[in-house]
Amino acid sequence: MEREVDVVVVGGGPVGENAADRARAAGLEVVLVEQELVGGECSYWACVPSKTLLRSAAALRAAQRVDGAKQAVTGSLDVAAVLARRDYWVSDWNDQGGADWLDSVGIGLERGHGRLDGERRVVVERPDGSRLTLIARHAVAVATGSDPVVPRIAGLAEARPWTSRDATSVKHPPARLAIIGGGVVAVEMATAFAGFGTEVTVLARSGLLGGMEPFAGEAVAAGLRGLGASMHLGAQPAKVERNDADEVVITLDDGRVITADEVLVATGRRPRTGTLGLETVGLEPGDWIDVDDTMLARGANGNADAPWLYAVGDVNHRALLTHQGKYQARATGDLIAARALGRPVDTAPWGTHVATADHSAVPQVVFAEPECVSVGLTAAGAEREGRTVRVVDVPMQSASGAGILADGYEGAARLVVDLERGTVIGATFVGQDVAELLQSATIAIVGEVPIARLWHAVPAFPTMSEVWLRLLEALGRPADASADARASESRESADDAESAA
Ligand SMILES: Cc1cc2nc3c(=O)[nH]c(=O)nc-3n(C[C@H](O)[C@H](O)[C@H](O)COP(=O)(O)OP(=O)(O)OC[C@H]3O[C@@H](n4cnc5c(N)ncnc54)[C@H](O)[C@@H]3O)c2cc1C
Ligand SMILES: NC(=O)c1ccc[n+]([C@@H]2O[C@H](COP(=O)([O-])OP(=O)(O)OC[C@H]3O[C@@H](n4cnc5c(N)ncnc54)[C@H](O)[C@@H]3O)[C@@H](O)[C@H]2O)c1
Repeated sequence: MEREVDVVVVGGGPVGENAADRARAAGLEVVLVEQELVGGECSYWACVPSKTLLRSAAALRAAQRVDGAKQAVTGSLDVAAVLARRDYWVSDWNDQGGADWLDSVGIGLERGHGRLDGERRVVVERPDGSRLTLIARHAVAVATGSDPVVPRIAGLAEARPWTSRDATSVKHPPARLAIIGGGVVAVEMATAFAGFGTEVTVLARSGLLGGMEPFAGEAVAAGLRGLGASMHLGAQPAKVERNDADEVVITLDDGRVITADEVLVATGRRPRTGTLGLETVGLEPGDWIDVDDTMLARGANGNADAPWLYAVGDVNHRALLTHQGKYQARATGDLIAARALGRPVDTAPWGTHVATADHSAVPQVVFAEPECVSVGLTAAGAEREGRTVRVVDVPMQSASGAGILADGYEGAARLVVDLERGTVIGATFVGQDVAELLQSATIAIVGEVPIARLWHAVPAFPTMSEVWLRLLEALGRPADASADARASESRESADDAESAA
């Protein structure tokens, strides 16, 4: 059977849903193909369940840090209630709500595995074994996400390791959990399971949270130790086996042996493109899909003549985060519609139809103990790019709001400032409840707000946002703000002249 539609979206995670929504909102006929649950990894096995598993213990710890409130905390975490709250947030792994939403906005849903079959063609293998070929008049957007990587460690695959899906959908937290990896999944799941009372052992081959400022990983290592977790940094598993007692026995390359009930592998992701038919459009199956700033797949047959194949979200490997993928999807969905309807297309940097922020302002919140948030460049990243920067650090507790939030508050804040442009290009905050500080830093970076002007963005007393004031004080106020503003204006005209040329 064949059916012609305007746009086909393959993959109904948060990113595919957003791409479909924008194209549909412009009036195009859109069909979305989904092989599992509408809402994707994020809604059922990643962001949503992991954050609900973390929240209750974080709230408990927060109450225990405030004199007067801590006296009221007389019990311990109700793990069964935490799991029930997680089940509510993942709708018991039922996607009827997602399917109903698609229906309500007029997006067609085809359940089944989607596979490219040449230019503008997608074959859907339905659960009942039948096949449907969708022919896209205007575009195909691939949003198939990513799968966990299981590294080649002797015996690991046979030891029935957990991936993030097993951890986030856990029904009975094990007594002992070993975690291989030191990235975001590792530290968040270590925090969650330590909160449940599980004996957690983290096996990281280097420090934690490698992509962030070093003090973030150091604070999390200390925080996890404080929750009772054993931290083995610089550890490399050489061999894993599941013994007759159903225990997992991990031998490290230095001979140490760790025994646990389960082992979670949290060592990164690979693209979900192995069976996507990429070979039929001139691309390599199993690879990430390389895209330009409009998410147009580079090298796909026909794309250079008449753009038709786009890849959004995890599958393009630009930023493996839901919010950033959705940002790409909004730009791409709008672009597909603009091209289809003959409307103006705006692909200049920071234009409507590009995801420029992917290069310079990707915000991330790590919901560990303590929370770590960052956006833009780290000090080391700025150095690698050859930028002339000044790095300023202050303790989070230098803002009165932090001390009022929690007794004995400890945390750290860093700004990376580009001295040539006079703007913030990187920010990191570490400490309890810093997540909501992040958007202020993202706006400062994306808006390229001059430091002299930031002095006029007055944080309210006594909030944690006053850490911005402490950071500016540490940086020093530009002596002549109007000269600074004039410099910024002349820089902008130079930039304008450059882009016009
Ligand atoms: C444990 C964990 C926690 C995370 N927490 C956060 C967080 O707090 N914040 C954050 O921003 N990010 C978080 N992430 C990352 C986030 O989950 C991903 O960036 C996000 O899910 C990517 O969305 P996506 O739509 O690109 O892919 P996915 O969510 O993976 O969705 C892809 C969809 O495509 C479908 N699909 C795949 N292939 C086909 C095919 N051939 N045919 C039909 N359908 C197909 C899949 O079934 C799936 O539904 C987390 C990740 C993990 C593993
Ligand atoms: N709160 C959030 O925003 C959030 C939460 C979870 C996941 N995510 C996203 O999901 C993605 C996947 O997370 P992740 O933690 O799996 O990946 P990651 O890339 O963050 O970390 C992978 C870790 O595994 C280690 N590793 C890799 N190969 C290894 C090997 N062979 N042996 C031992 N260690 C090895 C790395 O050194 C690193 O510490 C990330 O890109 C992240 O952005 C985001």
